[in-house]
Amino acid sequence: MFSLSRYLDIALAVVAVVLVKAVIARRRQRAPYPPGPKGLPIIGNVLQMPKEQEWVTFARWGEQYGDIVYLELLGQPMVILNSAKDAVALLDKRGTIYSDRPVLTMGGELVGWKESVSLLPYGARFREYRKFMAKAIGSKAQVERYLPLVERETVRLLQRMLDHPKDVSSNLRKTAAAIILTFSHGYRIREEGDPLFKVVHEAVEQFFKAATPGAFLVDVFPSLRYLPSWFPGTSFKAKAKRWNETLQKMVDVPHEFVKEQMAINAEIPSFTSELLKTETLEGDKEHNIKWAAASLYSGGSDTTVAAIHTFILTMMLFPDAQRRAQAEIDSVVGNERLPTFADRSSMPFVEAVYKESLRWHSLGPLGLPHMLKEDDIYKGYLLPRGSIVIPNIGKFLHDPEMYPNPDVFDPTRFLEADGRLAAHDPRDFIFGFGRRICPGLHLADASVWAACAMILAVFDIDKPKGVDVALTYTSGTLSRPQFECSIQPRSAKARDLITASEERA
Ligand code: HEM
Repeated sequence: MFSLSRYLDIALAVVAVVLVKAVIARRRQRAPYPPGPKGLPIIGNVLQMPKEQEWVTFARWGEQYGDIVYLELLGQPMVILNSAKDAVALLDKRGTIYSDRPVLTMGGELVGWKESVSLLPYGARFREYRKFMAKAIGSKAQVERYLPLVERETVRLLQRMLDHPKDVSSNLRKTAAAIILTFSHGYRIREEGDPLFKVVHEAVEQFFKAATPGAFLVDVFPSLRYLPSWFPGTSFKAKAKRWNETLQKMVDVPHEFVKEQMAINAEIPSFTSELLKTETLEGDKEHNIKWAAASLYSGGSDTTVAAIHTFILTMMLFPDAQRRAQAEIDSVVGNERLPTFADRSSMPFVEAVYKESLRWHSLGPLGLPHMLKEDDIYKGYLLPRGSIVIPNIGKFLHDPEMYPNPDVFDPTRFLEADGRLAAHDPRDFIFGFGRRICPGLHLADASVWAACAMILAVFDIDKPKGVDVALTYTSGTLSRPQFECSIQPRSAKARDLITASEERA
């Protein structure tokens, strides 16, 4: 039998719970949403959403309404963070509740990318993928193992640029694929007609198409997915099926390749082979290894390409910076060999040019969206559970308080001079935040820096003669520059150096 005091304890506990709930509910009622542009009933801000250069409109709203902007799209709350401090305070410091991802019906659910780390909900499987990645490339020290691979493949890039100077994107894509697939699966791509390269490239292109905001109505009205395939307007279902087949190949083919190579002891050590050897393959383990490895290519290929391409663009547009960086390379490295990672710390201007090109044009201006798992109160505002939270990285990189004259390409802002501190490192922003921060950031940093330094050492990048430069950027998650340029070896000696280095590599 319960004693009276036991009943009292229970009653008190119930009262306490009710009171706490009431306080939370009252706080919730009292706290307003952050300000933002006024929307229409039901559809909210849908009609005000920009179609391109979204970050610029979001930054303008930030000036109008305050750094934290609240929007609603057909009832879906969205919070834009226009200040890096708020992004750190929420996405980094309150990472336990800010690390989910929104559901993408077309790309994630129907095509199947929801198994890749970028779209995986925050939970046990996600943590396992990230643990695998952290073990392999989670720190600068771990990535040191892969620096010889990066150097060798970057030398091959120079040879490709020499042989096919007009195919800039294709040259860069092959290089990114060669680095990532060797690291992830010990797979060496063939220079021409590599079947796996074709599949992984196709799958990633299809992902970008599937994930383009507004491209598929089923992302706005998810229940459309349940309509039968013969129903008018459901051609997205057949497309999703085709794209799913490419994705499955992208995930399965390289994984099976590693297993076949391991069976005959012929594998090149890789992310996948190491995990297959060291993990106990129970439950979902092998599935998780396979998808974590595939996520590396999809996360790392086009981003690295866009970063190096943007660098080439800035060198074409700002020849003075190009010449000064080349002069620094010549003075440190000479012209008998190519720069290596060992030279990195001796070339502060090259480092500054590299950072300024990452800052000047933001290749992922809105990062990837985070999703808030619980109601949160911040700076007196209610950020409701289920909000899509977007760090406006493009704005952070053009914040005049951190980067005076932000539209000017000025590498010297990253040099310390006369007691002036160097500007904030853009790498603290471009790789995202919190528990979702880019797991490949150290490998990306090495790959992009090596390309910048080696390209400058042997090539001159100029505007094409007699052609007006037409510069456009792709819109969507990745802002890739599209332009023509002239890439020529700096001298006959530079040409010989490329060929001799390629033969050694
Ligand atoms: C310059 C090159 C790169 C840039 C600018 C970049 C940037 C980013 C950003 C902004 C995110 C989202 C972070 C967030 O949600 O807050 C991300 C995620 C990711 N990146 Fe990178 N990245 C680059 C290269 C790479 C490389 C080389 C790899 C792999 C080798 C990689 C793998 C990934 C993966 C797997 C994710 C998803 C992480 C998750 O959702 O938890 N990235 N990256």
